[in-house]
Amino acid sequence: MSLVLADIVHRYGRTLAVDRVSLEAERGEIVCLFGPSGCGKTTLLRLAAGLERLQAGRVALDGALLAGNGLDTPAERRPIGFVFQDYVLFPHLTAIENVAFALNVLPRKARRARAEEELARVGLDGLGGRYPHELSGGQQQRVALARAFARGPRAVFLDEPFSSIDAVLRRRLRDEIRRMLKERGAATLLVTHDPEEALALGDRIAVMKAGRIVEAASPRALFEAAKTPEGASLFPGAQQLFGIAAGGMLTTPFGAVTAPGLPDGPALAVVQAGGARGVEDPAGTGVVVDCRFAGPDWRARLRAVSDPAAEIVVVASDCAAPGARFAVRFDPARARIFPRPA
Ligand SMILES: Nc1ncnc2c1ncn2[C@@H]1O[C@H](COP(=O)(O)OP(=O)(O)OP(=O)(O)O)[C@@H](O)[C@H]1O
Repeated sequence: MSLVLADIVHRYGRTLAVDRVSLEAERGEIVCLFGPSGCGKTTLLRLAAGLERLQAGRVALDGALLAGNGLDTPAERRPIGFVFQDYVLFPHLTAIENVAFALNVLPRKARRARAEEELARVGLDGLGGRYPHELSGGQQQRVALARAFARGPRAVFLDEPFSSIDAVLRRRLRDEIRRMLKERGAATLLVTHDPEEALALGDRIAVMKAGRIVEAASPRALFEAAKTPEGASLFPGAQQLFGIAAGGMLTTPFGAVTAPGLPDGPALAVVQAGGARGVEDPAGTGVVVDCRFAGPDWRARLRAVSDPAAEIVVVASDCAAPGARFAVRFDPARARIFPRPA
């Protein structure tokens, strides 16, 4: 393994921000750290980069220890490139000067040529003389990437690299950045709280919750066999439904789903997109609240007759008026069911 984070624990005073995390990334692999705000993603990345002092655990790259066992290599001496929210471009330096800044190990003349080369590689040739405020958000982000790549790092860390960029440009940049990262072949850790971004960029996704990695797997493996509700809920259109399991069947307010082997008791179903269909039925379990066309079929939002707090969106072949009753059929192949901790 190229990048190894092992048994990392970090506290800020009494707050346990990172709780026994181990994670590895291979050369050329993009691992997305995904999780809600405050779950410890940024702290983990800062520890790995050397921007925060390691309290417990180990960080190693290509077999060499960077931190742990009393060693703590300073950030600037780690062969790591990073783009952090609080390490933005220097406003008083031009794009090329910003990139050259990362190359202070080279003689002055060589720095400029190398910085120009890096800017060209991220598609910014000719714009090196501009100051950050003369560049668009996407261009500024590419300068930051060029700076991160400048020293030929063996690992690259990106913390919410698209947070200040509008949605349309963000999608385009995502594909570009994935291509650039793959071209460089470094082990990459990318922090995001956006599931769509994690799925679009990650070869693997490490799902974090309250300081821990609850599972790490490829998007496909998560779709087919997530071990946690958080992992299963990453996918567009996934919905969570609570119910009670008994005899290998989960009963929800909208009907039952088969769940072989599930222990009896409270449980949670994560229904993937298209996993629940609705048909009009005067004795149905749901009442239509709203219906929208979502080509080629419709999406009807239902409220449960038995529990007005429970809602679900189902696929329907026709539009139905609010107030109509729907019966719901679940596709067991598109439902992952998890026992709910008491
Ligand atoms: N410098 C700090 N001092 C004290 N507590 C901190 C500090 N930095 C982070 N924390 C706390 O540590 C926990 C993890 O924070 P962290 O920033 O790593 O989470 P995150 O998952 O990156 O969140 P976000 O997505 O909002 O950036 C949170 O409870 C946070 O309040």
